[in-house]
Amino acid sequence: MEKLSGKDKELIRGSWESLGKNKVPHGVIMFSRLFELDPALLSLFHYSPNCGSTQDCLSSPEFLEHVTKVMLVIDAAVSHLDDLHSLEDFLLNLGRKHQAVGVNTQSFAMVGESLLYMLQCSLGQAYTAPLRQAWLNMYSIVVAAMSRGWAKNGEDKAD
Ligand code: HEM
Repeated sequence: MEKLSGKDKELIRGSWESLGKNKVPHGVIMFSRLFELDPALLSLFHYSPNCGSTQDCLSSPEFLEHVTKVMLVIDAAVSHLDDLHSLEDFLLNLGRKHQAVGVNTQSFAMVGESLLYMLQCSLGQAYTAPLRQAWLNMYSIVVAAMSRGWAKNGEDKAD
């Protein structure tokens, strides 16, 4: 597992301090962006036929629950910046679960883009190139572990 620089950690912690206190609204900005980039992802949530528009979906309790889960994973990563490897088993398993529900690994990258979009909207002037890169570095570590679990699940099924 890759490591983050001291500067990366400082930038991530500093910016998450306020965002992390308001996870759900920030998560909703992220997922609104994600479904704008790839509306087909909406159908992977088995509860999506129950809602009319994307915005209706995003305000439904089931979606808000997933948004909350995603934000808690990000929160866990920010809390473990010094030992991200301790999340390895959890992230492998999470990747496996997403393989099972039909999410592909390219979509994880799209969540990353949406995360950066949310940071840009929320942080304004504080969204600098080094901060963007720091978040990208952390998110890439998380996604790399999820993708390993995703691939492992695919292999197990092919056996
Ligand atoms: C690429 C877009 C994604 C889609 C379409 C997606 C879809 C899903 C679906 C359908 C489930 C199962 C139903 C549910 O719990 O709502 C799920 C569970 C979950 N997702 Fe995602 N997901 C995505 C990305 C992510 C990312 C990037 C994270 C974290 C960084 C994440 C974290 C979780 C967690 C923690 C669960 C619960 C797993 C469990 O039951 O133990 N998801 N996701």
